[in-house]
Amino acid sequence: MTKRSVLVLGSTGSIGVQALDVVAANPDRFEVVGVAAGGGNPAVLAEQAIATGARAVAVSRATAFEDVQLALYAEAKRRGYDAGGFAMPRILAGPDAVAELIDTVPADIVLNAVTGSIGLEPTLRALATGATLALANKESLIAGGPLVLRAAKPGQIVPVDSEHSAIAQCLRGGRAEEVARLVLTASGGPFRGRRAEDLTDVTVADAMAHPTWAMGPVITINSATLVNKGLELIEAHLLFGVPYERIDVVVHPQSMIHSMVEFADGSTIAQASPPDMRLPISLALGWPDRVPGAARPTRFDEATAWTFEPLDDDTFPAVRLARLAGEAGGCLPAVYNAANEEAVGAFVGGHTPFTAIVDTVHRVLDDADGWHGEPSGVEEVLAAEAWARAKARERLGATVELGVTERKED
Ligand SMILES: NC(=O)C1=CN([C@@H]2O[C@H](COP(=O)(O)OP(=O)(O)OC[C@H]3O[C@@H](n4cnc5c(N)ncnc54)[C@H](OP(=O)(O)O)[C@@H]3O)[C@@H](O)[C@H]2O)C=CC1
Ligand SMILES: CC(=O)[C@@H](O)[C@H](O)COP(=O)(O)O
Ligand SMILES: [Mn+2]
Repeated sequence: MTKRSVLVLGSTGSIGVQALDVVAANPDRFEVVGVAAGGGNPAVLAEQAIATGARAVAVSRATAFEDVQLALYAEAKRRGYDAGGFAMPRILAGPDAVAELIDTVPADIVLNAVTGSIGLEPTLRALATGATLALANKESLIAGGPLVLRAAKPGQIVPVDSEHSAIAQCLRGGRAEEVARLVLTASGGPFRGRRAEDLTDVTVADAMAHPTWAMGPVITINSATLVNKGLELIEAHLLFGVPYERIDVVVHPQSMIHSMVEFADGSTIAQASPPDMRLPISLALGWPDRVPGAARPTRFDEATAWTFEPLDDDTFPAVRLARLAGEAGGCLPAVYNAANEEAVGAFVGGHTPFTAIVDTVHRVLDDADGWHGEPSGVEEVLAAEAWARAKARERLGATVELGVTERKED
């Protein structure tokens, strides 16, 4: 078995940490050659770099260079390494550091587990090197859309997202013309069963209480609004080339079935496993091979029930909006995502109510007539995003003021 070298982008996050666990548990299969993060946690990043033997470490925050350097020395000292017998990893810092890491440290696989559409450039850089792109950062695919697809060779992108990993598994050995529908499962989030009017006062802590998955903050809030499922609808269309009218979403609160494919003869194949991202991460790194023991299997010796229910589209319109944005194409998926990123930031910062998140996405999309055309290049995607973020901030400002006025009247 040849060992695969891996660059882990977003190594300090939820997916990044689990990916490093998978690599550490399988030293005969994988080795980490570089790690990258934003710079928010230099001590963790330094510990990861030294523990994995990474050749280089990248941080996007330019001022983090010294923090990472000090943390690397402290970690080496803590381990009792002396300067003579130990090669300190190279440090790259600044807005271009992740791109430089990808360009200068060759790897078989680039795992993009950065959060947000800031991951677009790393996605395109990784594809340009010819490495396999293990894609957790769905936002880069949604924002870049056709640009990312054009940059990728067939099979070069392997999904990490649990639903898309499930679909990829269900499609193995099948033929495209036999596929009738894709069915994405959604947990329904922490507010499943509530009505829209019950959501006005929910707190960040309420929205962070995901029923089945422990994940980073942005995707957790996106699960609560169902924007995550909206993004995943667009992701499924782009990855598997199935038209939107043949992709459904069903609520499955137990998160045991990660998605399904219905075939032309009426057969449905579903992929099931307890919710644990180490399974799709290991499969993406090992693709097409499975990594034995990657995660706990499903148990059928205990009484259990797996249930399915339709999505309440009135309370959670995010999937319907994503469908409209995806069908319209052009830069609208980028607009959908960028407006959401701004609104989530405002909600987490305590500046706007939960219900303003999807409302803002809706209103920004309503004004986005100018962004229907196919982007000619990355600059146009970035321009669409900048427009959407500014528009969202304008709208969110109005929401905050309205909230204050309403409270005064109470
Ligand atoms: N968590 C999960 O189970 C799943 C996640 N995903 C997707 O995977 C991606 C990562 O999610 P998750 O791990 O939960 O997120 P986290 O918030 O836990 O981690 C994000 C990581 O990205 C890094 N980062 C942030 N900004 C930058 C930047 N500008 N340059 C380089 N690195 C940066 C962070 O570094 P720092 O610590 O320094 O800020 C951190 O390492 C998202 O796209 C998400 O949608 C998909 C399916 C499941
Ligand atoms: C683990 C994973 O892939 C997440 O995207 C997860 O699916 C979120 O759960 P929701 O179904 O609540 O969005
Ligand atoms: Mn998912």
